[in-house]
Amino acid sequence: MTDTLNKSGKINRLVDFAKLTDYSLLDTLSPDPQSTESGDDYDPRQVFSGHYVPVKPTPLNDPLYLAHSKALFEELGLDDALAHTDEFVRLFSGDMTQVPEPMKKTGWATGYALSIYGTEYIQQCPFQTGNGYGDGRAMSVVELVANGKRWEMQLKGGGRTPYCRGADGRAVLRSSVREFLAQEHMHALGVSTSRSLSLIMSQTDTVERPWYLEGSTSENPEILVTNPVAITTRVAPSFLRVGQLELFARRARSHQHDNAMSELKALVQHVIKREYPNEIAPSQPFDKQILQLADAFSRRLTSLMANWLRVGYCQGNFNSDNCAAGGYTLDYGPFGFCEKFDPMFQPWTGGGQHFSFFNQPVAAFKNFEMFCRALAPLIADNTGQIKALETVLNDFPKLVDAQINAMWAKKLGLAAFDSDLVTSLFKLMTRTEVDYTMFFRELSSLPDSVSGISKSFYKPVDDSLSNDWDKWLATWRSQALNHANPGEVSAQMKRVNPKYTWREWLVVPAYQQAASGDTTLIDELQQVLTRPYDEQSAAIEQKYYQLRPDEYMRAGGVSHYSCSS
Ligand SMILES: Nc1ncnc2c1ncn2[C@@H]1O[C@H](COP(=O)(O)OP(=O)(O)OP(=O)(O)O)[C@@H](O)[C@H]1O
Ligand SMILES: [Mg+2]
Repeated sequence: MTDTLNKSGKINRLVDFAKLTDYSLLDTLSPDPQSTESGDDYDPRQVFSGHYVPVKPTPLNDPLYLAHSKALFEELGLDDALAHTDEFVRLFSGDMTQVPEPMKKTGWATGYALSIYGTEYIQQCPFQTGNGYGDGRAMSVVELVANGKRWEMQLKGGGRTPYCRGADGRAVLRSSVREFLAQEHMHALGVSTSRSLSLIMSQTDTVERPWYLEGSTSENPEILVTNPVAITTRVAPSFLRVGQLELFARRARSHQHDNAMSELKALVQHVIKREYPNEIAPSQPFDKQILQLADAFSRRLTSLMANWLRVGYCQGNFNSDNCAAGGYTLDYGPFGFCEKFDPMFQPWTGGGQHFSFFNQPVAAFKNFEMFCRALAPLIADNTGQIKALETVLNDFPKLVDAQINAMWAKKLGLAAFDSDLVTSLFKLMTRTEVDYTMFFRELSSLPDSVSGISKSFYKPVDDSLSNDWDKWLATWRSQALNHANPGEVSAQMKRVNPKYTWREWLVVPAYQQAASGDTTLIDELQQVLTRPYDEQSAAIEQKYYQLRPDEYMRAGGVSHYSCSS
């Protein structure tokens, strides 16, 4: 043990954290040739080429530490004490001026393209070219290797970049608390996701956002509310998005500049190294790697869809720029978790039904199609490979169905998927108005009559519905219990059906309380949501294992929101 580490062998000073940095993959990419070394690059402008723009974050004034993820710190070998040091708070509130060597003193933002449900858009770019769209307020600050794994760390709300489109580059406390808590909740649920490092707010900087009046049931916000700003730092193997590959492919397809094709190729090689190092060997012919990449991504994305449905997660705005090329969950802005079961659940009023809960696998297919379309220019001369890529694309719906069916079987403790049983269950769940999470958790105790699941019902059931449930339960039990003993079936079901889930109405008080620097509720939610399958205490059960109260059913900012930033 050296003097750089504390007794437990964990890193507790930023100067030692800095020694983990390893920019060897970032440095294989090319910066925007028009960028400045200082990274003072804050006005909207077109970025025509290069993979990233060096940009210095804009520090928060009077930063205040609110929270960090103990689980991620543990994985990275960081001591919890590090999160409370001035150096750590300074860096992760956006001040890179004093970072220790060999850390770079600027961060970087990337451009990306946007496709919505399989249609390419450039309208969201202020120049109407697509060259001004990308990380408008997200910027990465470090690439490092910890315990043998490579990670990138990215500030969200770190200030303006050339892609800010005239906006302020900030994220409000509300959305930062949500992203911070949700990422670690998803990880604990066993769903692939970007992770949370830290959450820091400004005690003085504020921005205005449209929001709802107290108690409002309006669809759209009625007032502008002044919010404290915050930065949550998220962590992932990379932040490469489908949209980013699309940007470079669009340029290559239309020969926008001489390096367009080679920049696309370098980016695809980069995706492989950052996200698929164990699946794809870079020594093979590149054409072959491309097919392996499509295949590996389709496996990850289809598995992700099954997991989103399993835990009741709805992304809300599953555009290609919110679809990570590593197949994990990204951008916790317009998201929500389904409470009262509704296959069309969509908390984000701007999102439309195509991004609703049960339609997400179709939206994923559209994103996968854009991904394949972005790879195609690199193998355009090889008809055989193009055909093979089409096959991978065409197989996606079958693959996603298989993953989802296997997921339902597990959720129900069955040896194999039974379409009739599941379809009749959805009908009953809809007729009854059940709480999605509580229903499956109650079912995991293998009830033989409706009284064993009625805790999850939002309204009383009449005799006829009650009989239908009893019949369904009898059929289901005979199937579930014919392949294993009850104890095993119940235990297996409890491993995939969480007890605790994200309930927005229980998160609202936490971000409201945090505005005055009080993190009691954030700490409590962190505890509850990072052990979602555990029984936890009676007091926690009473508070968090609950149906959504009627007063929040149509509440603006709780049951739905139009602004997520
Ligand atoms: N306040 C802001 N200032 C500058 N750019 C913004 C701001 N809010 C959103 N953007 C940009 O608008 C685009 C669409 O926003 P969206 O809500 O999908 O992303 P986001 O929540 O900022 O971030 P991410 O996808 O990185 O998690 C993104 O490119 C984002 O960077
Ligand atoms: Mg986004």
